[in-house]
Amino acid sequence: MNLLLSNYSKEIKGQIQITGSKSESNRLLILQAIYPKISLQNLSNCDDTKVLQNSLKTEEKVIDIHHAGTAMRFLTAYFAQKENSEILLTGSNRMQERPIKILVEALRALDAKIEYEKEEGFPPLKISGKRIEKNLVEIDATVSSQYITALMLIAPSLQNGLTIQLKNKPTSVSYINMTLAFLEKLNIKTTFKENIITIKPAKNILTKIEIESDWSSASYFYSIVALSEQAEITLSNFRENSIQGDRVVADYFKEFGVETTFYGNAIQLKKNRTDKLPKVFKANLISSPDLAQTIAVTCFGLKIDCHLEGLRTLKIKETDRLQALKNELGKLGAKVSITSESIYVKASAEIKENQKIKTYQDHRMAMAFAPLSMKVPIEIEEAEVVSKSFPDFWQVLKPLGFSVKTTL
Ligand SMILES: O=C(O)C1=C[C@@H](OP(=O)(O)O)[C@@H](O)[C@H](O)C1
Ligand SMILES: C=C(OP(=O)(O)O)C(=O)O
Repeated sequence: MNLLLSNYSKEIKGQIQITGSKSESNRLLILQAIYPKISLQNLSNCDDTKVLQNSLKTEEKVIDIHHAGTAMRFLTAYFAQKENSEILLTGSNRMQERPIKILVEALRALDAKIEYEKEEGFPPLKISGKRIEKNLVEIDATVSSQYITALMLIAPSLQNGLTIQLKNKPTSVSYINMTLAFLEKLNIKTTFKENIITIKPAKNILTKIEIESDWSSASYFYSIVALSEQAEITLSNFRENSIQGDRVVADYFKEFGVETTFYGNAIQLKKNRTDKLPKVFKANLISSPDLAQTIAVTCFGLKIDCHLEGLRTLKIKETDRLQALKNELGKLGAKVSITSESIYVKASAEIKENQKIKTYQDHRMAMAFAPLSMKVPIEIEEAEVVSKSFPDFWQVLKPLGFSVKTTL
């Protein structure tokens, strides 16, 4: 399905309910599988959460988690410690190109039994669950924080808890902190000091948790407000003291004239037209990589030079996101240069109209480019990809004045 988008509204107003955070939901589903007395509210309705939920319930021996990185990584650790389980964990073609060796090696060092079904270092994995008694592991922290979260989520269920020694400076550390925050909420004793995480064993956890809505999804509405003449959008179920690292979007977008007001359990985003836009925007997104596409595209739409660093994980996500940004912003007339961990988008005077934006099976490519249709009509290819994290995305754009037409 391709969608042709445009929005000529002078003023954008609306109230939107974004589904629960995918990262929070997927952590809590694993913890709930271990501690069934945990009850959850505002679980995400996205594909990545549904696939994880079904995988935890199924009796099937082959589990296909499609494109869901968190499900792949978290379930690898979960099934490795689940005694007597024998499963083959697989995913989409892209998932079979996303590395998992670092996590498999760490679990093997704890005596887990995991074999590669096809290529060494990549899914699918044959996992034979067994009781894990060792309680000390070392892991390279530079490639994906999801490997570390996977170990942290099973740690309290291990007989002796777990000490995780992180090698090198961790990437996406805000996601490690999110996992720690949940363990602490469940009264599990943890510490995280000088690259060493310790987690004590725990039993009988009974708690009700309300999942906050998804800040990465909220970022697309920040972009809409930033690119508008005038806008006021309310998003419900967000907290000022969020445990999601992408909450930092509120700080970044201040520079683009977007004011955030927290009240009750909602946020209001408002365009502040008196703010002067910067000529250049620079940020290191090592702790919030999922904001890279939103920010790069917003800067392009606002004609601001954009220099983003700390992005070395982007090439192993749903697609090589740096290359995808270069290709698609290039079509719109941008001059873009990339390295293995950064992107530079030069401000350009014009945005080319009616370009077809490829999405490369990456939900964030579709959602990040959509707000640009407030400047020029654009077409988003394979727009259904948004269901990975935000199935209602196209629906909620309509009341904000977007024309969303199927072309294919
Ligand atoms: O733990 C999580 O929920 C996530 C961690 C991040 O991945 P990396 O740690 O691989 O950067 C992020 O990009 C992903 O969307 C979700
Ligand atoms: C990278 C992402 O997801 P995952 O790694 O869980 O597939 C994402 O949602 O941007």
